[in-house]
Amino acid sequence: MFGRGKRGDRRARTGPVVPPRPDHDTFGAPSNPLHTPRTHHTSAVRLEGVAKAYGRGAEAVHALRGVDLDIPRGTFTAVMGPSGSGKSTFLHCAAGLDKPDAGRVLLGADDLTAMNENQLTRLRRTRLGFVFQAFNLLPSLTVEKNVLLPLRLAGQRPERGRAAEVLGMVGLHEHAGRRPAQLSGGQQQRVAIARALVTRPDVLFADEPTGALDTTTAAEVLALLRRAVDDTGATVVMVTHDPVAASYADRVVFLAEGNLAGHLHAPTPEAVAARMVGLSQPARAQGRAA
Ligand SMILES: Nc1ncnc2c1ncn2[C@@H]1O[C@H](COP(=O)(O)OP(=O)(O)OP(=O)(O)O)[C@@H](O)[C@H]1O
Repeated sequence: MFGRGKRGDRRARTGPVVPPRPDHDTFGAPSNPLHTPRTHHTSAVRLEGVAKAYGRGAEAVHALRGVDLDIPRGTFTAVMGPSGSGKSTFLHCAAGLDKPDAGRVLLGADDLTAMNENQLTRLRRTRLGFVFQAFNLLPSLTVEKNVLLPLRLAGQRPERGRAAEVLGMVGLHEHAGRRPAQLSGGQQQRVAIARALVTRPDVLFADEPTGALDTTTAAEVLALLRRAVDDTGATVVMVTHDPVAASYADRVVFLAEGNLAGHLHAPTPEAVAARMVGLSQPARAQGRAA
């Protein structure tokens, strides 16, 4: 199994290749002028002016109001914000599950917003991984078959060796022949992570992956996501309400009322919680406090 531990472990390790930490102080702007400016090729995902509204006219809800964000490869990004701030809409647009009304979403060099539904379906199956709060495993299939499903759907050979490899990563190799109902919630979510990693996706999107788990189990799942980034160079983008969960990320980006409202590198739970309190204040109250 991947070892436990958070971001700090990476500094102590001497072994495998360690992906670079993000080095941006502001969205898209390198903090160190000596660094080569990032291009689209080093971005896993890039959002340019992404806007999305539900409904029309006076009734329209502006869920995203022109979001620009660069997510470098091999990094772990958490997305936070008050309820209704646009987190799910952000995730759906970034993952090609929903079309923005304006702007572009680039996966590497490929523009998702220019693709048709068939192209997007294929891209999601081959280049993206998904982990949801509800696990979404197929109850009639064994753990191994659940893990291999994305390869089948992508038309690739479902190699048992690969299933063993990713199940080994999440510490569940010996449970390959079980059905999901024979596993705990935390184990089921670890299977879901193995399934999301089996295609070696460009990006793994996680939507409240620990929302249904107790604190200890949640920590195991978060440590797995962290290690997927540190040990295999995966790129993880996770929506969460939980400051502790967000603290496993390299960077937290905050949304408020459909806009980016700042970000935090090397986040601690306390710093994330403090930022969230600020975002949750109604604008009038913030104005009075200032
Ligand atoms: N299908 C929809 N039709 C109409 N309005 C929608 C739809 N989906 C989302 N919205 C609205 O868009 C805004 C952003 O919603 P979104 O679900 O992206 O926020 P969120 O930050 O994920 O919220 P939560 O934390 O409560 O899940 C909200 O005002 C929401 O009510």
